[in-house]
Amino acid sequence: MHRRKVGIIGAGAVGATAAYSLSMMGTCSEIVLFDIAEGVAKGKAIDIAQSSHYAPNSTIITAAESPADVNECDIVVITAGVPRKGDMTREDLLMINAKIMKSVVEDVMKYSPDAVIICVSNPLDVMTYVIHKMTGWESNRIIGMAGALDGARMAYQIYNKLGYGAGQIGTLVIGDHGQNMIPLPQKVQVGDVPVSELLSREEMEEIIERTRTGGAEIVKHLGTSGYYAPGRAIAHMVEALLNDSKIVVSSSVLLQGEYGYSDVTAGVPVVLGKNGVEKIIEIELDEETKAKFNVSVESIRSGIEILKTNHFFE
Ligand SMILES: NC(=O)C1=CN([C@@H]2O[C@H](COP(=O)(O)OP(=O)(O)OC[C@H]3O[C@@H](n4cnc5c(N)ncnc54)[C@H](O)[C@@H]3O)[C@@H](O)[C@H]2O)C=CC1
Ligand SMILES: O=C([O-])CC(=O)C(=O)O
Repeated sequence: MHRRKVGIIGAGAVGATAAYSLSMMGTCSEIVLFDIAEGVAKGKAIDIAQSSHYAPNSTIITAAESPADVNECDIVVITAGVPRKGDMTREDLLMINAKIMKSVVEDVMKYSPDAVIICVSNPLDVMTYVIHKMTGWESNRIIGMAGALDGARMAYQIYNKLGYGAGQIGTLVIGDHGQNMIPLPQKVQVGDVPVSELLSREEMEEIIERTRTGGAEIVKHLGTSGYYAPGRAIAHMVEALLNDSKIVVSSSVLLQGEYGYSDVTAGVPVVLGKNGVEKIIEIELDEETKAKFNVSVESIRSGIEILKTNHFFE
């Protein structure tokens, strides 16, 4: 990627943190922030730009006055939308965020027609599906961010139990970014040691549950959803695309026969590189995990059905 320009639409908590994290790594030459709320993108762009004085490489950070200024981006991150509060689930955000997504995606198609889109807004898998349907773009160019965050949360829980292995804990979470997400303990290694050698079944069960409810735990304490780990997870994916690093990250992608499903988005391990999703990796699932994956996919499908019933795609 030559220009390395990243657009971030929605300069709220998550969007701004992703911009800050990217600028601290100095991977892209330019970040442009847009937010519908007056002054938000401008104020945050100035603040982040001033912090980048202490970054290893400089990044130009600007605020777009209008959606038209988020143009010719290599990557567009969509963090526009409402976060959940209180006892809400991510699915409760469906109709309000789908409406926001519609106007945002129309602008991305107009002004950054060659971009790779990273979707972040919730409910994540359904919003990613909306972008596929609206754009009709090659499916490798639309990626939902979820597994990168859920995997980091799982690693955090494992580290908290072990007290060692930081940075060495390989995790995998597949399925939806919601109640039915599937952390896969059988795939976890600490260094090269299978986690089953280090933690009991009961301890892993607790870790799985805390990973699944990791987002809600933060909402409970903060009153809104988390943004540091999500922002860093977004930056991690953007860096993989810009550096063409071909790392494996679980992400929500359009399944077209993989895992036996079609015309639905769900989290599975993929290779990320300059073209976005370079490859979908099909891992062997045992019967129990297949059944869980089916429940997860059906929960995403039910969100898509609600949109169809409301004539969203017409
Ligand atoms: N996929 C994931 O793992 C995660 C997803 N999220 C989701 O990301 C979204 C953003 O979360 P936060 O940043 O915490 O919310 P926030 O409320 O802090 O920021 C959202 C921003 O979007 C802006 N916005 C709304 N409509 C817009 C439009 N049409 N064009 C441009 N900007 C628009 C708002 O003005 C606001 O500044 C939420 O839907 C949240 O649930 C949050 C964390 C993790
Ligand atoms: O929990 C939320 O609503 C936001 C989110 O997706 C996460 O932090 O995983």
